[in-house]
Amino acid sequence: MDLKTGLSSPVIADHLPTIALPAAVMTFTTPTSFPSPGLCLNTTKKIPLPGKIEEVRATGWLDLMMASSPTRKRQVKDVVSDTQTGDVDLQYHNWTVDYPSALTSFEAITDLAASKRLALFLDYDGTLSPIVDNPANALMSDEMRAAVKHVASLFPTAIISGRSRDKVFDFVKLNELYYAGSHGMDIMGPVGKAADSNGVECIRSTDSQGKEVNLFQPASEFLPMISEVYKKLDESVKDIDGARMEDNKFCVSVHYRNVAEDVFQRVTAVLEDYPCLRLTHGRKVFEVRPVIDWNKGKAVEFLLESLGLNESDDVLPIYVGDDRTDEDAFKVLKASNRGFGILVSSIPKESDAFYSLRDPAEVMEFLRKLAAWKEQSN
Ligand SMILES: O=P(O)(O)OC[C@H]1O[C@H](O[C@H]2O[C@H](CO)[C@@H](O)[C@H](O)[C@H]2O)[C@H](O)[C@@H](O)[C@@H]1O
Repeated sequence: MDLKTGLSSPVIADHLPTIALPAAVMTFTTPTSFPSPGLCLNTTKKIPLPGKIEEVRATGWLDLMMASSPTRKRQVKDVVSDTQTGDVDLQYHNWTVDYPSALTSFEAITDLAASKRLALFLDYDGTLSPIVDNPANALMSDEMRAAVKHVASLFPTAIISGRSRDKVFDFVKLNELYYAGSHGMDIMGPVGKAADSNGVECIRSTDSQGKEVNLFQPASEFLPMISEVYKKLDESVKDIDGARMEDNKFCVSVHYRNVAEDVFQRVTAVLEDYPCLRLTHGRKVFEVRPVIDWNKGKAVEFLLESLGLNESDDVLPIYVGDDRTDEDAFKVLKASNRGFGILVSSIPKESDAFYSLRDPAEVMEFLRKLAAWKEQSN
């Protein structure tokens, strides 16, 4: 199947039921209006770095062409011919022609990063912790924590998650990072240039260490509505065996990973009364959130600006994520031609990311390599 053309959705996500959404809920696709006055960030678009990204793509392809040389191809064919596992591996291998592994292309990445200031953005679930049945058990390993801590001591690093900011901090437990929870709708960032964004002011606060920080919460006026809808959704799905609700502060997750029944219809029925809320779909999860023009991509721009990294051409932002919502961040980096996304996936998926990594174990390896490279080049 031609992955580039065979899909209407930008990413193959877990199966979404084909029931039509109520008109009110359908507003989620491209939100353009919302209750607060204008929330679109005024970011200065960067002049594309001529050819740089394409050079990396070319180098990535070169790596793969070498890996697919006749000898290598024969080996791959011999091994996979009779097994289904082999077919899956081959499909994955072919997919990495378009989305080269950030590990095999590591040299190309560091060649590009050598003259730049790198900024790292990391998703949490499925990126730093493996996907598990119970969201409460999505713990990060100590090894991963050490790897994240190490890179964060060398590059500005932020975690941007769909979880609430407090919850993701409880998992990660590192003070060296910046955190954006609720898909970027709750950012605790440095006291920097982004004191406000299109009419929404940052709140000056202090973190658990007593350090001054800026709190940016563009959906704060939706809090009462979100807690109301949480209660209604909870009530609505409570009899469904295995359905789980999660309060992510500015959004609500309805998990159906362990469910046989139709959770989707229950959720959309509740949302009919809430035209200011939209529904998105992640990995076996429906996410309910405010219809505001804000997402993980906007959060990346906001953090870059707060860090004073938005104005210079010598910054290389890298975003690592596994889910649909991470595509917004991949798109922002792709459109500005400044940095790139790395999609974490063990199956072929269409994406706006540039590179790929198979799973959180490969993410950890990549972070370790990045830290080792930086220390060696200092
Ligand atoms: O942006 P993220 O950090 O990736 O958060 C997105 C959602 O992640 C979590 O759900 C996913 O991971 C769970 C634990 O592995 C898994 O059980 C679930 O099926 C996945 O969808 C989190 O629980 C959600 O609230 C986030 O919205």
